[in-house]
Amino acid sequence: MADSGSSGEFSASLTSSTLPPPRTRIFKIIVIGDSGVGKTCLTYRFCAGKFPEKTEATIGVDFRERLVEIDGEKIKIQLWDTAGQERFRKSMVQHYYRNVHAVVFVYDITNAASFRNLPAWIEECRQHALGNEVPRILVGNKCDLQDSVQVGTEVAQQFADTHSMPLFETSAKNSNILKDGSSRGSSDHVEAIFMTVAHKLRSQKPLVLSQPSDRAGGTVNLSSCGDSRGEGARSWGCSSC
Ligand SMILES: Nc1nc2c(ncn2[C@@H]2O[C@H](COP(=O)(O)OP(=O)(O)OP(=O)(O)O)[C@@H](O)[C@H]2O)c(=O)[nH]1
Repeated sequence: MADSGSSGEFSASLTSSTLPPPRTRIFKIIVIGDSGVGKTCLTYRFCAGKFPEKTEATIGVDFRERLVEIDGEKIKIQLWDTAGQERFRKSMVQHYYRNVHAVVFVYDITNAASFRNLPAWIEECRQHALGNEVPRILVGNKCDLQDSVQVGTEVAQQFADTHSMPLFETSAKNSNILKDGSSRGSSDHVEAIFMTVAHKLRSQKPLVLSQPSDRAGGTVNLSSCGDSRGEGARSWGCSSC
């Protein structure tokens, strides 16, 4: 672009055509838990908007992405659907944990063992140096199977409180069903869960804007309080509220 010598014209053309398009931020969220708890179904539900007709055990890791807009900012939510089976994890495990922004622990409310194994998943995170600053949430999946519940809300909530995580109970299959088995209109609970994580990350990680060289580089927090926590999620404070 030619500089006409007039600062007014210069800044006008900067804003209209020469500024690079705003970068899309990517939030990497890993989803972990025992095999069969529904990690693939939950991530597919959020990214493709439906329950998959058929799933197979994940080998290594699958990525699913979805572009969302929060308060006018486009954000790419990248979900890493990790294998629950030990034999399919080994070679990949150290890659999952690089540059992770948030962790979603999943258990199956109809499978007590998947709940009992949560400490092992938390320990794996610790061993891979995931600090407390990385937001975590706990998701009890398969709430549509109310006749087969093995993990009650109370015990799950106690666990979540002990580990300072919000708890969400949901169903990837029928995502309008909430933890009490009720249905709330057309709201999609799985959607709300991942969007809550994205809001949380966005409020934690201010958008860094590049500044003209005559001004000190700065950090501009464009976030507003978008903490739309779901039922039972009470472990996250919102610093901007
Ligand atoms: N009823 C019901 N079934 C579900 C739900 N979510 C998953 N499933 C079923 O549970 C089984 C396992 O689901 P996956 O999503 O493949 O489980 P995963 O945790 O990804 O398993 P790995 O890839 O082995 O780690 C499949 O048969 C799904 O159809 C749910 O919310 N309700």
